[in-house]
Amino acid sequence: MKLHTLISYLQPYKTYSGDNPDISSIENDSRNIQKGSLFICIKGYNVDGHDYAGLAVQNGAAAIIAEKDMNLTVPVIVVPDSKRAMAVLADAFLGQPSRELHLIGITGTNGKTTISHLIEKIISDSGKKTGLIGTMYTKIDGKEYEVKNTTPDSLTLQKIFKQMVDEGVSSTVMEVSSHALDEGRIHGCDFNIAVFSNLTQDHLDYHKTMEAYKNAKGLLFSQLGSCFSHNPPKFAVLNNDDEATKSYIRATAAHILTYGIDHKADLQAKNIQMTSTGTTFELISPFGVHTVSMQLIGKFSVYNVLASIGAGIATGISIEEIIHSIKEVQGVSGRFETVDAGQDFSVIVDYSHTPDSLKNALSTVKQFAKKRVFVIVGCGGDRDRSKRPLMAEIACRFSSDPIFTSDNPRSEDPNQILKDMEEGVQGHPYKLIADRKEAIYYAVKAANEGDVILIAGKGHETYQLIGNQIIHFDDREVAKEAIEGR
Ligand SMILES: CC(=O)N[C@H]1[C@@H](OP(=O)(O)OP(=O)(O)OC[C@H]2O[C@@H](n3ccc(=O)[nH]c3=O)[C@H](O)[C@@H]2O)O[C@H](CO)[C@@H](O)[C@@H]1O[C@H](C)C(=O)N[C@@H](C)C(=O)N[C@H](CCC(=O)O)C(=O)O
Ligand SMILES: Nc1ncnc2c1ncn2[C@@H]1O[C@H](COP(=O)(O)OP(=O)(O)OP(=O)(O)O)[C@@H](O)[C@H]1O
Ligand SMILES: N[C@H](CCC[C@H](N)C(=O)O)C(=O)O
Ligand SMILES: [Mg+2]
Repeated sequence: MKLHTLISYLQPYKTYSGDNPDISSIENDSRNIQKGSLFICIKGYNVDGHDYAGLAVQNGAAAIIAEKDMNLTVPVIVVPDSKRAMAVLADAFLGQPSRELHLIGITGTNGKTTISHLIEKIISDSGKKTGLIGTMYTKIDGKEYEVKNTTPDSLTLQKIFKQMVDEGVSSTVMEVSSHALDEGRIHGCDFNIAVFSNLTQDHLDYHKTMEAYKNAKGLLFSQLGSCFSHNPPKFAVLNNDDEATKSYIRATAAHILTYGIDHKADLQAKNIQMTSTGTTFELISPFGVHTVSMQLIGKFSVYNVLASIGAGIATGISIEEIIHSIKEVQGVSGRFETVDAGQDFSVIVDYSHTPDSLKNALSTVKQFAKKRVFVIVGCGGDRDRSKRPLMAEIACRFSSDPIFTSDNPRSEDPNQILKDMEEGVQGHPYKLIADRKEAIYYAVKAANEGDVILIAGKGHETYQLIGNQIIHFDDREVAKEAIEGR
């Protein structure tokens, strides 16, 4: 595509008299430049992409998009916001690939990864080739690719969509983080369905207030369509038991499908029966009353299943097919995953790293624990500090044996993170073991028949981030070794 054609998507009212080179690719990293690339300078949290513009030209860039003018040998197009320009240009350059996909976005504090996997299963069982974008990986027709973010930057995202389209994917399910919404990473995504799980405290380091956090998530619903679209229909699938839903209903012009347990909703779960291996409930919906059986446990899992049933219905899949798919789901890696090495106590690895998810996970464990409940929990460094005392308090309130340890300390001092956690504890005994491996070994040694150990916070993660180092660490592996060495 010619430069002038490409930038006409940004500023259609302007004409350009300068050079008009052929653009071979769009890049925001000087290290990925090929001959003829358009380099977009992004001001990052660590470095400023504008400082790499000269290098990008040396490497073959044919033009530059920047927030300030620079004296370079190739055309420099100045824009007010280069992140926004990147979203517009990536979408245009790659032929608006998200329009070729049936695109479902999921936002909310907890449950996005789980719900996206449930929806992917429902859609792929209906015979479609699927794609998935989220915290654990990008998956294209079953093949997994490594990721850095839950929701990638707009350029990476559009490239993934293009690859999906090229490989014959027709339906894509993606997690949409509040950071992504706030930064405009999803500008240019043509969503068909937007799903909301819940809103509880997290990421206040970034959003500062719960109101700002709620509004960031609301962008997914306001961007879903400002005109009523019936063909194809656009749907907002919303949790009626969460207060924030009221404002998302006001924000969207899409069709609304609500779900809930405690409040009346289009899809409501009643008579929830739980055992330690599964859950059954009655689903009341416009299609009648159906029994839903699943291998997942916890009230929060019922919400996740209801959200995915909503997305399935909005996609046009029959309720019977959806219920059949749900029954087969065995769970998502690192979410309430049991570690079984023949021991006579239970070990569960879970990704609960927010106050609400920790409370949910521990209340679920308590329902089935016959004796003591150990919880091994830490809090991530360079993340919301105000959740630390809250998580510690919840660990003490909902377990008999809380053990505070390190999660991913990142650039912070692990002992300071533990001190922040301790602020939340009043009178309840707890143990401090900063080394995560030691903490797991301690609990495994102390546990007796019928006890439960919940290892919270890192779920599927196979690393620990300490300072600048990435160390291999997998809670499931460590727990297994500890049990085998007992
Ligand atoms: C704080 C944050 O959001 N950082 C994101 C950001 O990185 P950054 O700002 O540090 O980038 P940078 O290193 O300063 O580089 C700036 C620019 O210079 C360019 N550059 C850099 C070096 C060079 O040699 N040449 C060059 O051109 C870079 O390509 C970039 O365009 O841009 C990167 C590329 O898009 C992201 O991967 C990265 O996410 C990091 C990994 C991160 O941890 N983000 C978290 C806060 C986040 O976004 N989380 C959410 C929510 C998670 C959830 O709750 O599920 C998410 O969606 O992941
Ligand atoms: N609907 C829910 N409500 C509350 N807690 C939940 C819910 N679903 C899952 N959880 C808890 O939250 C943890 C994380 O779940 P999941 O990975 O699905 O969420 P996520 O929103 O993708 O998280 P992240 O923002 O880190 O990507 C789970 O391990 C579980 O403890
Ligand atoms: N997506 C979340 C994951 C947190 C996982 C937890 N293990 C931590 O490192 O805090 C984040 O980046 O805030
Ligand atoms: Mg996730």
